[in-house]
Amino acid sequence: MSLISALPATDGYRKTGTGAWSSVYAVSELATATFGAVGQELARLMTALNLSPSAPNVSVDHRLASLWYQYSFKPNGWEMPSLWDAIAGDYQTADGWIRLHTNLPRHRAAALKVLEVKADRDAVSQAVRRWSASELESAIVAQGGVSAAMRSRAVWLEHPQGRAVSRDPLIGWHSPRQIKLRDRSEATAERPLAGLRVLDLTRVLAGPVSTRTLAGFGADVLRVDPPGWDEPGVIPDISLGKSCTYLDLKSPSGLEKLQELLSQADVFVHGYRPGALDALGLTRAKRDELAPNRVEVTLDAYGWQGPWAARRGFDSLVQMSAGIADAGCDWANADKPTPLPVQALDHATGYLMAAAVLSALAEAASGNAIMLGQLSLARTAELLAILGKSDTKEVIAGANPSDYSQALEESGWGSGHRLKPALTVGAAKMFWDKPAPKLGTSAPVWATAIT
Ligand SMILES: CC(C)(COP(=O)(O)OP(=O)(O)OC[C@H]1O[C@@H](n2cnc3c(N)ncnc32)[C@H](O)[C@@H]1OP(=O)(O)O)[C@@H](O)C(=O)NCCC(=O)NCCSC(=O)C(=O)O
Repeated sequence: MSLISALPATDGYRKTGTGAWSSVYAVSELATATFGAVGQELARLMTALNLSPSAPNVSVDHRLASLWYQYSFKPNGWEMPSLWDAIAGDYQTADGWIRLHTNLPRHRAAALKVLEVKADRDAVSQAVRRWSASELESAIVAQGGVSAAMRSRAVWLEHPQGRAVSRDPLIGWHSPRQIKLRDRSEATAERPLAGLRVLDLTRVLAGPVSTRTLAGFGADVLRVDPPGWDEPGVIPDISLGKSCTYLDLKSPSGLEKLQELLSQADVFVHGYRPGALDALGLTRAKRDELAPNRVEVTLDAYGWQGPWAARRGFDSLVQMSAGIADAGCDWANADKPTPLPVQALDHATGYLMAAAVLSALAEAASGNAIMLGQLSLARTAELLAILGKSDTKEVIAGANPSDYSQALEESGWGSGHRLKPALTVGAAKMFWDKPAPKLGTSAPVWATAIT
């Protein structure tokens, strides 16, 4: 027994369903393997907690796992808001391509300030052509924005950050310590994570996928965002099963409330860049003092060592940096960056984070020491780059009506249908006790009683 460090062997779980996303890389294989990792670690936890008389069987539906890497929610007669703002996207520079990520107002302002133009796509396009890709990337990042030049795999593997990422483990574990898990009388073979309090300080897709997964097996997930924060293009998809609250961590009362919630949490998952939590007063020492028995797993964009370790980033940018969009371009014989058909780095990192949480819980339940877990989108890209593709000819192009549950889910935006679950672990099926709410709609309290 030890903490998870790699994808599970394919004979460790049963696979049903067929097909694959059409892609230069093994996206569907990654989807199934990361669901398998969650299943394997949940099975270990259930065994360690004596929730199951024998080791539970893990079953992954390969088609549904692939589809969960896209959108899981189909609105019923209304449109999901766009994920992207009007100027986000790929632009040609004087010497190549760059992607601007401008969904957050301060990131958009940083890019426009450097380019000295208004938020108009044509004006941005003309201005970008006057720059070299790497100089513009550096200038936008220096301004507090986010962007990524398109690099080939060969260039990335020789880049100082590419080299640093290749030295990171897939899941970095550090700072061993012994913890005592809180008894959860609510936990059963059907709902093994019932009563587990998960404090979620993650945003957009990767981290939120991990906590959605834990909620799918009964965990009480409380997500905390800065007041007014919104991500309308993804929230209906990933707030499923969670409570979502706003807390201003720069105010004394907000920070105090967060500290109280942390002291009551069993699991802390966050997606703040290295140093960002410390700047808010939540240093490691403080977290250890408040919640010595917590499991903690975190992600960043570009890895945990190297010159870009603290760089802001998103899946689509890491795909540009790490050579994925360039490899896709060659593979598709295209004349522009060709990303993966889904945001696979986000989703894979999210499921691996959930597996890491479960792994630490299983170790602790067996009386073993645990560690803090660190993952990154860039390291997940390296995992994808070496994963073998199956030779299936059956292309998954998107979800069919039969891939969705019949039941209507009343999300905070309107009703819709959710994809059928892709993972079963013994008697535990993935389902969510609550529909997807809007951000900031709950009080900053746990749904489970504090005794
Ligand atoms: C997600 C981010 C790009 C968001 O970028 P930023 O908003 O610019 O991040 P910062 O952490 O610097 O936060 C900006 C400021 O908000 C402050 N801040 C943050 N949270 C709070 C709360 N709750 N209350 C008050 N203030 C807050 C923080 O201290 C900073 O203050 P000042 O310092 O005073 O300004 C980054 O956090 C990041 O790279 N995270 C790691 C990777 C990641 O999770 N990526 C998204 C998932 S990937 C994905 O889903 C995708 O590809 O899409």
